[in-house]
Amino acid sequence: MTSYVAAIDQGTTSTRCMIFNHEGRVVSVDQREHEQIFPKAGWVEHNAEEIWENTRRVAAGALAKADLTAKDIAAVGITNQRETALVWDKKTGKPVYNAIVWQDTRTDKIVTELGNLGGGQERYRAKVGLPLATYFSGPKIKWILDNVEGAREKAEAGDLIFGNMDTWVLWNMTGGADGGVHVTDPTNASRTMLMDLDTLQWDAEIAGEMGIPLSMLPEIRSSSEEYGKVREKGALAGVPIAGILGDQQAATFGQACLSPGEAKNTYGTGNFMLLNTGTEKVMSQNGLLTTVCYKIGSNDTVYALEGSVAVTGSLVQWLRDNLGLITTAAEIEEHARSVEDNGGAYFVPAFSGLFAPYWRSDARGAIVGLTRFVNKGHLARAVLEATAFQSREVIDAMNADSGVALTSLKVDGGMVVNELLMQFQADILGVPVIRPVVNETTALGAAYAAGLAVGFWKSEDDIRTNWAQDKQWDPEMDDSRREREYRNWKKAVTKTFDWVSDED
Ligand SMILES: Nc1ncnc2c1ncn2[C@@H]1O[C@H](COP(=O)(O)OP(=O)(O)O)[C@@H](O)[C@H]1O
Ligand SMILES: O=P(O)(O)OC[C@H](O)CO
Repeated sequence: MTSYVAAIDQGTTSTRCMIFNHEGRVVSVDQREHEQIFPKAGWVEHNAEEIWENTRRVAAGALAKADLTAKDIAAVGITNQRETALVWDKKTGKPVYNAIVWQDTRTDKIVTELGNLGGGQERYRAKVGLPLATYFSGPKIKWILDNVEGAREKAEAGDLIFGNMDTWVLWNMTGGADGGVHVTDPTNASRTMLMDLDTLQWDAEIAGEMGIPLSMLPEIRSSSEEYGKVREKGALAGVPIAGILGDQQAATFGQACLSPGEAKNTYGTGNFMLLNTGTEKVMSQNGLLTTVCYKIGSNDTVYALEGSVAVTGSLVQWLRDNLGLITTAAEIEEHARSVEDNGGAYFVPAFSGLFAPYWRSDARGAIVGLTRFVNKGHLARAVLEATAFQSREVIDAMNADSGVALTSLKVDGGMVVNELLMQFQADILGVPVIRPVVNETTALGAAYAAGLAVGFWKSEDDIRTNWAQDKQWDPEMDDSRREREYRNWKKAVTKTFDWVSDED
């Protein structure tokens, strides 16, 4: 009897395997962190072989913890940190370079040069829904081909292939150099800058401008269908791999945001708010991205507007790892509670420039409003408030683009255990914030995509039925304070602009 569905969640900081039952509740989880490699200022890399090893271990670990075998699992879904780009040799399975992570800014020059061909930052937006920015995969692939010795020749000879982490994990799980399937889904492909949002096919013209051979790119299939079976050696041997969703789209699916106008905000390494816009592709005028939300089998493509914020939870990690001001992420709440407010301090974490709604790669982080009054507690608050202010900016942009005024916000991700942050978020938005019972919505969304493909769940109604609320925070702040705080934040943001110039 196959009573469960598994999901591999290959995230920015860790890889997890989670097993879910038919009610969408977590039965088992195993997780391993991987190294964050920072070779230079602004560069962020992952060792893809370490990630593949962790994937194997967590798949075996999650089964063992629940005392299950592959025979108990109906299907497996894959979800992943998006944009992170890897190029590997399809004969040996060896990456030619570390994976270049979505936060990495080394492609700054490439991006400027492409914009100079005409149209600037907006050059490709009409086709791909994205501004030209270091965030996306295409320029990262170009950097690898331009900078790794011999890579371009090998790529042109058809020996090298590209994938985001979904494709890398899928290719290896289905046999690697020995018959691995080279496939991705439209949610991941829509983050490369190389996929046409209407046709869901690679765009030869853009790939040509970036010097990327089309033969390197994976086949784009739907987000929910069987791509292949797990190789014989795997802990999940023989189980169909039947769902792929980029992690933020997976969280949207797992949060049951299945109708136009429904949105969720995920608080992880960064923050990502997605608004389901149905089969309509809304082109942003306010610094948001247009992206594929999901495509279930042969159903119509569902699109989303997305507000991506690069640094939120990773600012808490920075406080812990780089400054040693806290020893665990959870400790930040204690410090923040030791004071009544931020003491006038605002922390704008523009570590990777600023993403939505600004898209300023020339920005760098700043703490402003400092006086001798400010102590550790105020800084802890400023760190948490930065997450909430950045989310408010994204929601304002969404309202302006879509005309949808949210009446509440569904939240999930590692930071939503922080009650002070959730209350402040409700305060600064002026609408209730709602956390579901299953906070692991990313893995759950991928499990749903896989389970729907094999008939484990019958329809999207099962997803709606399984969703349940855990806790709600209602706004308590008065309007004048809310708007004063937000004005101060906006002013603080302007202090980070124009920091990096071409000469740097
Ligand atoms: N109690 C907490 N308060 C604030 N931030 C937290 C807390 N616990 C975890 N975090 C932050 O949440 C992030 C991890 O969330 P997660 O959703 O697992 O991330 P990802 O999927 O991006 O790897 C980390 O950046 C961490 O700093
Ligand atoms: O791994 P996460 O949860 O930080 O998500 C990363 C995003 O997919 C980047 O776009």
